[in-house]
Amino acid sequence: MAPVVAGADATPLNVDEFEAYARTYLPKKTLDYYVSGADDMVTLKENRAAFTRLKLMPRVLRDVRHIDTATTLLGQPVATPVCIAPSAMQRMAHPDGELASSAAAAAQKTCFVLSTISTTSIEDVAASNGAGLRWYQLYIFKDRELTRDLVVRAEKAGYKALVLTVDTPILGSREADLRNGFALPRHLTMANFTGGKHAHRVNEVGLSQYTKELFDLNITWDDVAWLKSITSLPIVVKGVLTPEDAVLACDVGCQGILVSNHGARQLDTVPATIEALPAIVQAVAGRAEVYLDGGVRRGTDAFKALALGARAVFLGRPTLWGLAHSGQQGVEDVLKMVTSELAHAMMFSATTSIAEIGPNYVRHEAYFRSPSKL
Ligand SMILES: Cc1cc2nc3c(=O)[nH]c(=O)nc-3n(C[C@H](O)[C@H](O)[C@H](O)COP(=O)(O)O)c2cc1C
Ligand SMILES: CCCCC(=O)C(=O)O
Repeated sequence: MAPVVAGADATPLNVDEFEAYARTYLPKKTLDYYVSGADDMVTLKENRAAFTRLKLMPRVLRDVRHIDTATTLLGQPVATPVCIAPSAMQRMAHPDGELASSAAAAAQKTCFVLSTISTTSIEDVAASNGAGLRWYQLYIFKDRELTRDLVVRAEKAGYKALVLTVDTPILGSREADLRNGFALPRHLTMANFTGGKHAHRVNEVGLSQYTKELFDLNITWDDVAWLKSITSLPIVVKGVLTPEDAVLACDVGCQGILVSNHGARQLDTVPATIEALPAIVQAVAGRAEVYLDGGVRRGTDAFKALALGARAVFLGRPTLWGLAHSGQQGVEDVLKMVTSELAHAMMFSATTSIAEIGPNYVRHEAYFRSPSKL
């Protein structure tokens, strides 16, 4: 039977249908920037394929009347472990941009991470996110005073953690963007830098050149220690893919590790995040919370990540698709869909709380080919 495919005007029933809508609706330059991975996009495919290679091992005949997706992130309660990853330039998807996605996160009682490269300011997002849980994603600039200023602003505006992205000394090579000469459209601004010496440069020179000019190639674990010395906020290090770096992050006092390959947009041919996760969870051994992003599109993906030790998952592109579709409502729908799919996976697996979802609930498909050897 042919698969059922929604028309452009049908209400999307899943994340892929939101993406299909965005693909017909967004201008080419914007769409290419959002969808692309680096180089040959090998890792982009892997982020999805690796989830498919994991099979669920549901238990049965337990009471599943009450399924609870609530958990905590660094001590703060959330109604769902399905959160919003930091993604840049959200007003290209919808005029309300980050205001809409942060309000959606608050309405769905989950965590919103604001990108440094946002088109809405730290303070305006705080106002729209209200009592919601918000974290601030930080890039360390060559200009450490500018960096310190961002940290102080995030603290003052009630962000509860700094998410330090460490996989971006330069921008990955996204070839469609190179071909399109992608830059932030002129009617939008880098909202955290207006009025200062960096205002508007990214509209002129594009993201890649901007990064080359302003980001520091000499960022080390000492800078994480420096960051710790200037803030009381917990630090989540984003972009770790090896157990070695996860241990160093714990040693320097990071409270969270976000296992991420930046949505496959930086170094191509790194492993899928779901495959990098187990060794990191093992190496961290409870010294920090471990999270995952990359390729999470269904509740079953979230379930697999939780089973392998992630405390929460973060959605990147899916919330951009929701935003493009219908602003805050679209982002809320995406969060609700993936959370409700997760709740279904929990019910089908007879796990009623997040804490119950452990490694016994997944097996790599290779097991079924030669169970005796694994
Ligand atoms: C359009 C776009 C912009 C992004 N901007 C940022 C950013 O500013 N800072 C950052 O740390 N990560 C950024 N990311 C990476 C995401 O935080 C996240 O790691 C990734 O999107 C997760 O993969 P997924 O898109 O498959 O869900 C961006 C990703 C996309 C797709
Ligand atoms: C300097 C990079 C900001 C945006 C980003 O992280 C991305 O496009 O993936």
